[in-house]
Formats: sequence, structure tokens, C-alpha cells
Amino acid sequence: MKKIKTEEAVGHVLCHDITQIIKGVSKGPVFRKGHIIREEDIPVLLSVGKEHVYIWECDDSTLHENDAAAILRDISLGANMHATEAKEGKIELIADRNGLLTIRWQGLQAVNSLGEMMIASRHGGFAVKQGDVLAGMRVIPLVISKAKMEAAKAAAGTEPLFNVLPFTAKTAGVVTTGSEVFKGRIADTFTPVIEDKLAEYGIAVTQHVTLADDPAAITAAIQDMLAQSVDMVFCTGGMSVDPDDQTPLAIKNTGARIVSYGAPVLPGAMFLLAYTGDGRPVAGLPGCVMYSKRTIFDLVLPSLAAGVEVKADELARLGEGGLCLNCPVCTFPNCGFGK
Ligand SMILES: Nc1nc2c(c(=O)[nH]1)N[C@H]1C(S)=C(S)[C@@H](COP(=O)(O)OP(=O)(O)OC[C@H]3O[C@@H](n4cnc5c(N)ncnc54)[C@H](O)[C@@H]3O)O[C@H]1N2
Ligand code: MOO
Repeated sequence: MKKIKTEEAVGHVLCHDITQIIKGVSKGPVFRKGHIIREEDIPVLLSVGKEHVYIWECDDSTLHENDAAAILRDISLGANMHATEAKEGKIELIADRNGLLTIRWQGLQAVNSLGEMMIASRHGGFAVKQGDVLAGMRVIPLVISKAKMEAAKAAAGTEPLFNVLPFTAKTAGVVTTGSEVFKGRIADTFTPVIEDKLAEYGIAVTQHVTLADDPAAITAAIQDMLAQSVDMVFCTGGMSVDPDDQTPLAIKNTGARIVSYGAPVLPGAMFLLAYTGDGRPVAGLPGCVMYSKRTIFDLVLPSLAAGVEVKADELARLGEGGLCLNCPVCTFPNCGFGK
């Protein structure tokens, strides 16, 4: 790449796009990379402020920004997405279907820590829709050393940085507990909340029982639902510290592996997550899930619906951003909650 005076550039090959912005009218490339500069182009180039232009000089140790962006694309692109053509050095990834966006964030951070290149994305762990832009990427200089891009490949690792996973779960069981509901003193206003949220992911509540705060009965009901092959079980009521609160013990007694009782999320502190031996989630939902618009349930449900195991350290990381600000108008998921 060589910098020369625009007036002397006729016949040379431009090595990058030249952008023209006319306020309120247009923004776009007036000349593309690879364009052979003609006599009549000189006044146009001068009119967009280019007294000098870079022309291409072949060099085996460097890559043009578009070719380098293609390497960032190759380390990023995973299942159920496609990449746009490089435009002014930038490539975007677009979702091909609705699903859960997963990100290998350590790999992403490693690539972004190298300097001279960037990949910016949405947050992982959230639902995306077909057509959503997932990430954008480019290198910073016009040309970059091939060695640097090799370092990017090594930093990213062998698996793609991004994947969109389909929502595969179809059925759920709900165990409603609490003597006040069991004895008909109050109506069950919790189960409809769960049904509505699950329906957004195409999951139907196919099993439902209401029980008193009897841990043996709760344990048996969970086991029965699992035997009926539901994809997941949710228990409500009795999740906190009252003497009548027996649900965490009842879940533990099913033999499911407890990932965490308690989550650094408000609302949602008293959330419990466990997994059966065959990887199905059994969760205890605290009362706030019924009451508050958005809670821990909204943060874990996309992963549960996609059959992606939620691990203890992932729950622990929710602390930063785990405080819902109770905005007068809720814009979740386009807010800081869970991020
Ligand atoms: N001393 C403490 N009290 C509470 C704590 C605590 O740490 N220490 N945690 C609070 C938090 S945070 C939450 S969340 C709730 C958790 O409540 P539970 O999940 O244990 O729910 P219950 O105590 O069984 O019920 C609370 C409330 O909700 C009504 N409820 C429950 N299920 C239904 C249903 N299916 N339909 C209608 N209404 C339902 C229930 O009648 C109670 O009014 O605990 C805090 N307290
Ligand atoms: O923890 Mo409750 O589980 O926030 O409101």
C-alpha cells in the first residue's frame, strides 16, 4: 500500500472504498476497493476531501481489511447464521432462525484483546429472532499482518465463537405448592404466569398438580412428571425460609443434582436449579416470578428451552446486572437486566 497525490493517481488501483456522505441525502461508497482511477474521478475524490489516496502494492505478509474480516468471520460463524459480504471492511452475522444465542465469551475477549481488530455482538444467553444482526466485525487498519490474523485464529480456538441453537424443549410439568392454594383459599395465579412465559418458547404445560407443603408428596409428584417424560419441571411456592417452606428439600429428595439454591438476581434470589441424571431441569420458582414482570426466570428460560445446561458459575456471573431497576416502562430484554 502506498500513499500518493490524488492528481497523480490516474491508472492506479484503489485499495479501499471511499465513502461519500451528503447530509440528509446519502451515505455510501463513491468508489470501491479495486477501482482503477480515471481522469474524471480526480475532482470527485477531491470533493470528498481526498488530497491523497492509498493505492495497492502487493505484499505477501499483509492482508487487505476485507480479507482480514473474512478471517474474523470464519472464526465467528456458527450454526444457524450467515455472514454478509464485506462492506468497507465490515462483516455482520445474521440469524437464520429463532433461537438461543450462545457465545464463547472467553474466546471473543481473547480476540478483542489482540488489538487492531474487533468483534462486537449482542449478549449471549438471550433469545434472538431470524434476521437479527448478531455481531459485527472488522480490523482497524486498512492492511494487517497475516501473522496477526493467525494469532486471532489461535486466540479464538477451534469452535465458532457464536451459535444460534433452536428451542427444542416442548413440554413442562408444574407442581404448585402451598396450603392456601391447595385448600382453595386463594386462586392459583402463579401457573398462568409460567404457562404464558413457556408458550413464548413453544413449551406446553402438559402436567400440573397442586399440593400442600408436604415434601414427600412434592418429591413424588416431580418424579411422576419426569417419568411421564416432560422436558422440565417447575415447582412454585415454599421456596424461602418459613417453617412451611419445604420445596427445596422436596426437589433435593428427587435425587436431582442441585446446581444452586439462590441466585444473585433480584427479583429471583430464592431460585433453585437442579438437573436430573439425564439432563432435564427441575427448578424451584420463588414467589417473585409470579409477582414481578421480569425475574431470574426470564434470564434462564432461553437456555432451558434450548436444552443448554445452566452452570453454577454462569448463575454467579449474573450478579453484575442482576438487579432489575423496575423502570416505569419495561424494555426488557433491551436493558441492563441480566447483562
Ligand atoms: N424472612 C424471609 N422472608 C422472605 C424471604 C427471606 O429471605 N426471608 N424471601 C422473600 C423472597 S425474596 C421471596 S421471592 C418470597 C419467596 O416466597 P416463596 O416462593 O417461598 O412463596 P410462598 O412463601 O409460598 O408464597 C409467597 C406469597 O405468594 C403467594 N403464592 C404462592 N404461590 C401462589 C400461587 N400458586 N397462586 C397464588 N398465590 C401464590 C402466597 O400465598 C404468598 O402470599 O419470600 C420472601 N420472604
Ligand atoms: O428472591 Mo425473591 O426470589 O427475589 O423476590
